[in-house]
Amino acid sequence: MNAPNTSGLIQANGSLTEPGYMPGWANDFETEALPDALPRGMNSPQKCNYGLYGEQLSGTAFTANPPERTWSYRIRPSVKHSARYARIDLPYWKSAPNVVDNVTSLGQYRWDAIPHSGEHLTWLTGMRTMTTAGDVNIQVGMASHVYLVTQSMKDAYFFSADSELLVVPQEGRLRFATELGIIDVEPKEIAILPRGLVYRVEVLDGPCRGFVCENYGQKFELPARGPIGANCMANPRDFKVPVAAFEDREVPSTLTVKWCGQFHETQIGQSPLDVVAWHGNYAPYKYDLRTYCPVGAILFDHPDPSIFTVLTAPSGVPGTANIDFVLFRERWLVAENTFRPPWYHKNIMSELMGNIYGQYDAKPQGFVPGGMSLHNMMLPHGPDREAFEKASNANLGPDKLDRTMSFMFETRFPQHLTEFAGKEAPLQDDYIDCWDSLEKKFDGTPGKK
Ligand SMILES: O=C(O)Cc1cc(O)ccc1O
Ligand SMILES: [Fe+2]
Repeated sequence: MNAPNTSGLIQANGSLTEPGYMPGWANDFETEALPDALPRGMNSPQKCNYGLYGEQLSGTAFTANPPERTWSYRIRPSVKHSARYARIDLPYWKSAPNVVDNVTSLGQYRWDAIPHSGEHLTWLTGMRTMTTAGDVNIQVGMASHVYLVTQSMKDAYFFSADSELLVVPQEGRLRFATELGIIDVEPKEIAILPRGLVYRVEVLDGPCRGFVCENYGQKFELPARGPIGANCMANPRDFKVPVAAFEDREVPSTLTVKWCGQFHETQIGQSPLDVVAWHGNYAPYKYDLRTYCPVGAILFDHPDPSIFTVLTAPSGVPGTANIDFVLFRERWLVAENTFRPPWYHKNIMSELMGNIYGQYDAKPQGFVPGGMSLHNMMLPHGPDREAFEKASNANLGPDKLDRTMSFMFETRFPQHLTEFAGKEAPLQDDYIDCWDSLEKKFDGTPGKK
């Protein structure tokens, strides 16, 4: 669709054709797009090479342990913007708390994929908030969004001071041209954009649809593996951080900032993607979900879905996440004498799910690619009647759950529906009927029914 707008970018391995990446989780990286652009052995020399400005981006408190920060060496310091911030309205991008009077969040909800409207939409105008949880002002909780993007941002840039964004593409390909380098993503991959990082989003192949988890709290990290040990699940080497890339373009540009749930705009005279070199451990990254190695039951029973956690954002209470990002991907089912799909359950955590592609085992119909479901705090849910009957009567040989990928944003906080989710998005009014026909099998006599 729209031609990429990155032809002038110079990256560490030459001018941009394909983005370059460095592997590893939470490494202290260093990368330079021009030789000797990074100071050696220090951060703040009296004068930087090439006349660059040194600037630190702190993603944790200075005194956090471990601290996360990145030193960038840039053509102009970020503070060089030519106007004051002016408030703008992005009415579909909501932040917590956002409790809507005439929308009921208590319930089991499911939506079809939100269709593209034909309207030209960018990363900013195409963001549709579905749920919010917690409070953006105290850096607790999250929001879930669907993005519908058809148009590249042109001479327009964005950063969120409120949040880290976890992006889960479902359709189309996007490019995140960030201050620290370029990340391209497509379905079955994810991207994480840290709080405070400036970027523009380009459409490589559109229209694009996907899901976003906006994390107001502590950053996503790898879950503790416990007895699983050092391998499987998400392996550190499969995370990819971009190499430095910069452009030196002096054109009137707009920078939009999300700050305490509000959006503000300022004008700048240049592209802010002018970081020639950087080093540090606070950076955007991507991850290919196909490299996730699922671990599961190999004899009987169905474990809690926490075994499928890709990333977790801690809340401060050990073991109780602000957000868990959980992946239900292709895998073998081998458990003996077992009801293999998810069991019926109620959960103190609130479960928002999205389907990237294929069929989800607990809901063979209705939970469609691009669609979402919400099973809010303590509200019962589980397999629909078709899934229950099939799984209770199946011949239990090894069975491959094939061509399927769904995920869950699970948070300790209740999720509130936005007005858009309750009134405009394609809500399936009959969702709860999927459990209606579950009949009483109990007749007082022992034996399996
Ligand atoms: O509700 C769901 O479908 C998600 C889920 C999956 C699972 O395997 C166990 C518990 C759970 O909440
Ligand atoms: Fe569940």
